[in-house]
Amino acid sequence: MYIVMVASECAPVAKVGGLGDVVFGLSRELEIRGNAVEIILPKYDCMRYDQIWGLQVVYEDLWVTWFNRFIHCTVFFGYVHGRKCFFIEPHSEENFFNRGTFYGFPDEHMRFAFFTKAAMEFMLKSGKRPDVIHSHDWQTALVAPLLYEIYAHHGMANQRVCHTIHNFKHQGIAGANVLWATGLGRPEYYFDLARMGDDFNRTAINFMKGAIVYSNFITTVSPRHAWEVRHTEQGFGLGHLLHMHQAKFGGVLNGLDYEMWNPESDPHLPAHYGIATLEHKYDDKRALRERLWLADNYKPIVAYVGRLDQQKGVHLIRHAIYYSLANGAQFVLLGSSPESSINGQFLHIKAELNDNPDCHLEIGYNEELAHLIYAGADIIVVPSMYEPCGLTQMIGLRYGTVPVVRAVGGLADTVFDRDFSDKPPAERNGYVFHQTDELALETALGRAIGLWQHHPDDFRELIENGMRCDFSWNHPGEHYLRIYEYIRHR
Ligand SMILES: Nc1ncnc2c1ncn2[C@@H]1O[C@H](COP(=O)(O)OP(=O)(O)O[C@H]2O[C@H](CO)[C@@H](O)[C@H](O)[C@H]2O)[C@@H](O)[C@H]1O
Repeated sequence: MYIVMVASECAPVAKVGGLGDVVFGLSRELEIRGNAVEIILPKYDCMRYDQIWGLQVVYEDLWVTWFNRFIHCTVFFGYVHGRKCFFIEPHSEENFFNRGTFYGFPDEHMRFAFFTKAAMEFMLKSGKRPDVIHSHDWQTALVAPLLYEIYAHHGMANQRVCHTIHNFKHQGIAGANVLWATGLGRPEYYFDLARMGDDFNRTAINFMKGAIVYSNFITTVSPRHAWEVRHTEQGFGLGHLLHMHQAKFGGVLNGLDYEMWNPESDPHLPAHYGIATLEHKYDDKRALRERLWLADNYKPIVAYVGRLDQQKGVHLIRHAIYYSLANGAQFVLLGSSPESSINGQFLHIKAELNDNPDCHLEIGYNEELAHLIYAGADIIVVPSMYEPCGLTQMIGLRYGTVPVVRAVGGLADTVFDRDFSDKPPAERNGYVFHQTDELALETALGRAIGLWQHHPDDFRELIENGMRCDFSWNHPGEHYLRIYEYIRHR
């Protein structure tokens, strides 16, 4: 099968969070299974160009209609760790992708509507006719509406769309100008609630709604979250629409790229280890302590790695820091937020704990350090308010770092409490809590720290249970191929 991914991120070249990991990992798995996969991305100025091999111009003159003019684009091609990637570079005064960061601009809808339109135009003009186009999140949610309303009438009638929603909170709410810009036009038609009209703002269209209505199949990234978005407020207003379209909606648990995330060969680690050589994990723990100037004492390291967003349970992350320090553990945090108030909060805590030899907060984004933390830490906390899938707990499991998670979304599908679970003991791999208050977090984190301190052999067994889990792309890859086959023949 021939699949084209249209996305705003792909690890490690353009990654802000889990979306980038999924686009890379799924593409790799599909290729291993004998499919042809290509990825279309914006050509951001802030990409990791050192992660692209053989970058060259492959399509000089792509003209994309935008309002009532044309924007000239150049298309580049390069390999990202073996994946075939096309990068679209527009030349216009809007300067869509040369802004130093990936996201966070007032004209965000225009930037990604333009990218999506350009990706469709590129496929049309360069003769690409994939069996399936796979789009991701609100940024490329207009693929399906553009395909069925415009491009199907210009020679792309046989293409099918699978759309994956990684985060329901950000839906892409915009005014009629997006319709005029992309050539869709006809606001009275698209503002219809059965098409793209936003249910809560009658003067806006909703990109994600467009993807749900027009795509041949929609997935979210875990079975539990697929249920939550239809039955709880986690659908952020789209629950009813998903009910209406539930015949073509499902949850597919994300995988983890087991080549990129492998403690036995990870190039970012000073010491490599596996389940049989776990003692080398402690060399990485030592290296992590050295790198972050932490005391080398007999304490477990509790870690948090991730975006600092309300979604991630900011108040519980903060509490986990103080609770760990007060209960005989060290704490390491790596994260950042686009919101200055959240960053400020953590910078404040960092200043307050500056002289504490058991704590280090790193406010920023650092891929290499993230790998060392997953390997060097003993426990990883993921106290999310909602979590469509979550990759950090899966990385933790792979690296022998015991996850302590809140029972939501993919966290509930992947982590099973050591003491309270209906799973057999050998399948229990971490600690789980349910409520959103500090005490709830303490009940789980306290047990994890306690086991490390008082029952090291049992703690090691828990680590090994986690390392034996298979959260690779193997099963999800097969699942996505079944979905592609299904929509291809309809
Ligand atoms: N400061 C930092 N430095 C280095 N690395 C950092 C970092 N902050 C985050 N990362 C990395 O980014 C990834 C985060 O992935 P997650 O899936 O946990 O969260 P995210 O909310 O971004 O993804 C959304 O999409 C994914 C993919 O579908 C879903 O799993 C998830 O639930 C959903 O919220 C991990 O690889 C992590 O190591």
